Amino acid sequence: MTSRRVDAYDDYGDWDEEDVRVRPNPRANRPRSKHRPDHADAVPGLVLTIDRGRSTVLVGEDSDDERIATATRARELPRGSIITGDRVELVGDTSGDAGTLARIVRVADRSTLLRRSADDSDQVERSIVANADRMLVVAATTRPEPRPRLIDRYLVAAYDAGIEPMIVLTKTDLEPADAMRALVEPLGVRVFESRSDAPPLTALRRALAGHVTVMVGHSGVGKSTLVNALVPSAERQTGHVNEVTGRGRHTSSSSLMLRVVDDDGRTGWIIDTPGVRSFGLGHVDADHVLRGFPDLDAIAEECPRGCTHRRGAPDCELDAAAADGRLTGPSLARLESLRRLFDSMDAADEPGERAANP
Ligand SMILES: Nc1nc2c(ncn2[C@@H]2O[C@H](COP(=O)(O)OP(=O)(O)OP(=O)(O)O)[C@@H](O)[C@H]2O)c(=O)[nH]1
Ligand SMILES: [Zn+2]
Repeated sequence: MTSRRVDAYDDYGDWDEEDVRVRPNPRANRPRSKHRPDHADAVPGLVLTIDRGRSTVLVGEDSDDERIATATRARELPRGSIITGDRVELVGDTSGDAGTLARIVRVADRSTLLRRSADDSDQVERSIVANADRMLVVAATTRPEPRPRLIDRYLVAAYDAGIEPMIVLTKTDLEPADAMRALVEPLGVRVFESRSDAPPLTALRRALAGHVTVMVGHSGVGKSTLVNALVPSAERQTGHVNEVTGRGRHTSSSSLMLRVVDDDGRTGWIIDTPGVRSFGLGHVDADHVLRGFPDLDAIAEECPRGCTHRRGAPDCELDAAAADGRLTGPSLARLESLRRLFDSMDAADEPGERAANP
């Protein structure tokens, strides 16, 4: 069998409906069964992206017969139950040959789920990606102006979901990264600096190897530029920041999972998400966020039941620890930063950016 290892998604995005053979009224003679089919012959796959109900699924990952299949959702699966990053099982034609269509019949339990709540600028709760264990927050040092509150909200969403955040500060050719570094370093978040004429590809690829990393950042911060450098075959469309407003256009429209290979040949996955306008955190639980800070979490076990751990929460053990010297230096700075994250949860989201696409 010939190797069809997928290094580039050459045909990503150009399936027409006409390519797909559809039998006329396929259900007409099928006996109705009360039992769901067992699908013992289903094969595993990884959902790389979804577009208008069609999933692009990697089948035979890392084998000689690795291939990309297009798949629909089985009727028994609810609408919206498949998202980028899902591990699924497929039946039907999983050859990936032109014009074929497979069917997703099962979605595996997820190790993590990154989602955002409905909020003022988006009325619907959205699941963003499944099974990511890392988040790469992309933030520009300038053009567009940094939005520290939004960065804090990404971090909260990551900690809440049990995802380890990292941050890359872009456009350091235009503005030094020091001020933004100071904002996130006390949290213990790993920081990379990037300028498009010299992106830190070796370090970033090494950090991505062996992980599934979801990349987030608001429009125009340089996500596509970075992905194109990390994954030379990606060819994500880059936008142009408006010289006057410093804002980017929303040029990417759906989440896409791409394979990254480091200098030692180790692979990882990066998921490029479209520029988000807002990040509703209504679903977030402070105790989940605390789990991202094991030192503080251990202290908070002594808190009164139902403690919110916010500034001024009555008898919060974190305050007691700050007062009696259990928390000093870097851990005290971490507490201060954690409280700032809680503030970002409680505040209304920033006004939504104007988006070119919904
Ligand atoms: N000077 C400078 N410009 C950059 C850098 N990185 C990206 N840009 C420019 O910033 C603009 C926006 O970059 P994109 O990569 O399209 O940003 P994005 O985050 O993908 O934006 P959306 O697709 O709208 O979410 C483009 O004109 C890039 O050329 C950088 O490090 N330095
Ligand atoms: Zn507390």
